[in-house]
Amino acid sequence: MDPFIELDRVEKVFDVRRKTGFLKRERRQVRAVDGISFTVAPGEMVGYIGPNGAGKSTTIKMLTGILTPSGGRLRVAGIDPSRERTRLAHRIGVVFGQRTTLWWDLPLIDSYKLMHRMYRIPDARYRENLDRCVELLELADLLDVPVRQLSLGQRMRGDIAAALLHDPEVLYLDEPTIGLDVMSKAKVRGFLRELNSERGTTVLLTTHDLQDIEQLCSRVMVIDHGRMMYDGPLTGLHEVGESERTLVVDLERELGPIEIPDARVVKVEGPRQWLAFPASGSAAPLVARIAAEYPLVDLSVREPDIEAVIAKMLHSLGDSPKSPPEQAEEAVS
Ligand SMILES: Nc1ncnc2c1ncn2[C@@H]1O[C@H](COP(=O)(O)OP(=O)(O)OP(=O)(O)O)[C@@H](O)[C@H]1O
Repeated sequence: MDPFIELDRVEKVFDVRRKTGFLKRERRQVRAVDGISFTVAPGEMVGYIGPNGAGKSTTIKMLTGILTPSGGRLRVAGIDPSRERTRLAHRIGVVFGQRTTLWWDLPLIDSYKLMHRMYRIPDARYRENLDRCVELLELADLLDVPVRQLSLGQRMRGDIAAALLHDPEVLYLDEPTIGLDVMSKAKVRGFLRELNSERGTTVLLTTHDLQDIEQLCSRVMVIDHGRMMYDGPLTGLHEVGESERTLVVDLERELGPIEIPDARVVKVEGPRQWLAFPASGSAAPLVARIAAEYPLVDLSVREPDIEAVIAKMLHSLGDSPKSPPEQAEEAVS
């Protein structure tokens, strides 16, 4: 099957001018994306993560055609985004968690009506997509509410619906769960999973929330300083970085540190103990063992945060990307 998204040694260099004195300016180049190559197959759900300033948004902007690459080759659905931005717009959907594409002062439904016209969506398809989004994203009571009065979670669901009314084949999501409470996150993730499995929509997801990746993506790409550092499953990312999850165990009473294989006690506070174990492994056998050998009252698992996982991975890799050979090649300008 042909890839839906194709990047071959793509670069983006920004020219930045800075005032350094009266009539004096310094020119500097920022290499935001530095020779990135990857492909995404139709129907894949891929996480695209990295530290602040790594080049994630710049990549997404090139994929939508907002920015033109300085070098390399980029295609989405066989289209060169920066040359045929309007044609591509009918095939992609974009959600930026920190900004809205909805009209601030208008009721939600009016934004959808405007998009119906802008994208020239056939009436029957618009109706069907709108009904589906309203039902699955629980928007019925919000349609007549002006966007500025919606909560962050409500607005996000409204934005996701807006991005899907024209049936895009690929959805770019930039921080879709940022600032949402647990329930809203679950709703958004559930909806995205269903969209992907039922409609086969390709999803490229940028996030700082590891659980977004864990629950949605079978593959994750990590970039740093505009270069691809890792491309593979999330478990592999944990292995490279040797990241750890934490079991928080409440016992009936204060006891000495719990002793079980494959986990080590990192903190004890009265009857509560914290045990670290490899994030690439399963918590189930550890839980079973503790339950069998200790007077267990309660237990929870804490995930490492994504910044910690990425930092450990980048540290363990040094400067050498863990990726297929073509991704390790130097950028060609
Ligand atoms: N329009 C621009 N002009 C100059 N430099 C830019 C421009 N846009 C981005 N950059 C620079 O390019 C680099 C990559 O920025 P980008 O926004 O792509 O990172 P990011 O991975 O999305 O970061 P974050 O997680 O903080 O959103 C940064 O050094 C940024 O300052």
